[in-house]
Amino acid sequence: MTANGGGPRTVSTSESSRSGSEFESDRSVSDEAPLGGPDASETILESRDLDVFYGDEQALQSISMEIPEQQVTALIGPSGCGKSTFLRSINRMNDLIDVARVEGDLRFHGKNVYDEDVDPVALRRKIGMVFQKPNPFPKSIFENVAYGLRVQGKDDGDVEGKVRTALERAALLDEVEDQLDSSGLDLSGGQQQRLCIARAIAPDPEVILMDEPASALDPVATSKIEDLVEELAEEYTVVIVTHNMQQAARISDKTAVFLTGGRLVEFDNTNKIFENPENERVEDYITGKFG
Ligand SMILES: Nc1ncnc2c1ncn2[C@@H]1O[C@H](COP(=O)(O)OP(=O)(O)OP(=O)(O)O)[C@@H](O)[C@H]1O
Repeated sequence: MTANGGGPRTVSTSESSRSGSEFESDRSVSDEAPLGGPDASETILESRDLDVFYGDEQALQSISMEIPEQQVTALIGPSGCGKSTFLRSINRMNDLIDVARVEGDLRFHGKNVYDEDVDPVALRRKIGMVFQKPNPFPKSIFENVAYGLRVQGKDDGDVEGKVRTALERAALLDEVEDQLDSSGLDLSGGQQQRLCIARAIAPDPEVILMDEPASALDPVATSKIEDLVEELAEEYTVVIVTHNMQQAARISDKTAVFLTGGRLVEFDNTNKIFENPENERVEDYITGKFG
């Protein structure tokens, strides 16, 4: 974890120092402060009164939180409490689910990503995603990563250099340097997941969303992914869903606890959540009284 102090409830009025370009806009501050908020870091993502529905079922209820840039934010909570739904709402992956409906704001660099003028494809260029099960394409290792560039229109110039850089950042280059033309499907599960991470970071996003990226992996591969996540946060903002509380405690700077009913119950520095949570139900969850 990186060292970041500061209180749990703050309202940011400052803009992010990073580009944001087409996503930047004026920021308005509502009366009710969101949970979390920046301390040493600036806010890069902010949800305000975010509700998500699947048909008539409400999966998230009025989620307000601020996610700091270049840190690891973990989303934890029991099954079905809406962690993946929240993650997918950040880069509009819920758009792909017919019955899903989103109300409220989800701001990236202060701009609501649900505004009509936001192109979801451009958004996903800035906010990449890695899924639970490694899902490399049936292509070579090189092509798997180059695909990430091509699909994002970033295959101009030095594709080979960009592929190698992405593989290096994903801590995979050393292991595959001599077999870039071999199929990505021939790699181990852990290597496949790092290949997917390389594919996600090749177009140079600002945020990487990870939905239980290590849950299908053995302990050694999991440990490599955890080390990698911490390294990635030196350059990117990472938001990670995990069922594994020890993992959240090990690798995240901030932890958001969602509980049944799709509510965000507590969001604070990870040390605080695990050592001295404010909410009794969070304490019960952390100590394993319910799962
Ligand atoms: N595509 C979908 N269509 C309809 N309902 C859905 C869909 N995806 C999720 N839900 C419902 O939304 C609620 C939240 O689900 P979500 O997957 O976000 O929770 P989660 O906390 O990530 O769960 P888990 O830890 O089991 O992955 C659940 O009641 C789930 O059944």
